[in-house]
Amino acid sequence: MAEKFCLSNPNLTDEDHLYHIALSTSDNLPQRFGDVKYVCMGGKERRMQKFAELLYDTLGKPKNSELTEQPTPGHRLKNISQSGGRYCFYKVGPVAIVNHGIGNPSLSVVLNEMLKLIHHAGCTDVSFFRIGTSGGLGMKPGTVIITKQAYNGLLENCYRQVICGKEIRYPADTNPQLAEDLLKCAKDFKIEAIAGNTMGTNDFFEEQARLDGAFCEFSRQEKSDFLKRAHDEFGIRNFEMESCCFSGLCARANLKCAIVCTTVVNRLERDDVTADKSLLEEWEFYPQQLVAEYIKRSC
Ligand SMILES: O=P(O)(O)O[C@@H]1C[C@H](O)[C@@H](CO)O1
Ligand SMILES: O=c1cc[nH]c(=O)[nH]1
Repeated sequence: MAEKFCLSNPNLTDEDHLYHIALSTSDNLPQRFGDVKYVCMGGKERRMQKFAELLYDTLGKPKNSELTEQPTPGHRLKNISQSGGRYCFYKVGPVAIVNHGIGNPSLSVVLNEMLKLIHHAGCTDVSFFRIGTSGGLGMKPGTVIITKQAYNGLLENCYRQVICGKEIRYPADTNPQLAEDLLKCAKDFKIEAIAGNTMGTNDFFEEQARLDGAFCEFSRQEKSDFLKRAHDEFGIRNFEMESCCFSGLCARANLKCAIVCTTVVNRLERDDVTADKSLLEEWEFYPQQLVAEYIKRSC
């Protein structure tokens, strides 16, 4: 029998309040979530709601889903964490779908609570996926990057966390087999995708070498030197703001993870994101299609 996922924190007890996702250990977690095998996360609430609805159809309306009492077209699923007012959370068959907001701190809070949820629910064989957007480095916009290694803004392949005033570094790598399987789905779907390294920063503007933020005290030359170095020496193919925390905490919990991000701009050409809404929606849909297909094939 597969081993139940177990966090190693000795302070965890049978009574726990997952404050930001509005659940606690008195909410029948093993019955409601014990079958979860995939946790899918992404920044925007709307994206994750749409992804949950896509999965509901892709997986043939699985019975073990949580449905809303008053369905409307495109809104059949219940937002389990609505009363928390911070994150959305849907359950479709063996999949938990959650948004994480912008950046490592927002992600870290909900990721901690999702890890505790699968621990209390006694889940087995769980994989984590992040489906997001990113700024491409030398990539045609709309290309999907499947992250191999995550690098922080200092070009270090790690997640840095400050704990009790001390800095700790955790490795920030994803699972190679998941990445390979997702690339295969992309090939079958004729979606342009590559495996590459990702820089996950703590800022959208200056830390990603954008000249067009509210502030900028570096030159165009410094910007292009940094982008060239990231691309040529470190194999960075896209920028986003969560990959280090996501891969770092998943690895720390001994869980497999994948990061699948579409690109919405080529940062070697420009800083601002100018594509129109329908194109952005189309590009944003690619990671959803890939992960939905992967889940369908493997469950
Ligand atoms: O998953 P999303 O599209 O929310 O992630 C990227 C990284 C930042 O959170 C955000 C910046 O626009 O987009
Ligand atoms: O350039 C981009 C686009 C999306 N998200 C980022 O963090 N950077």
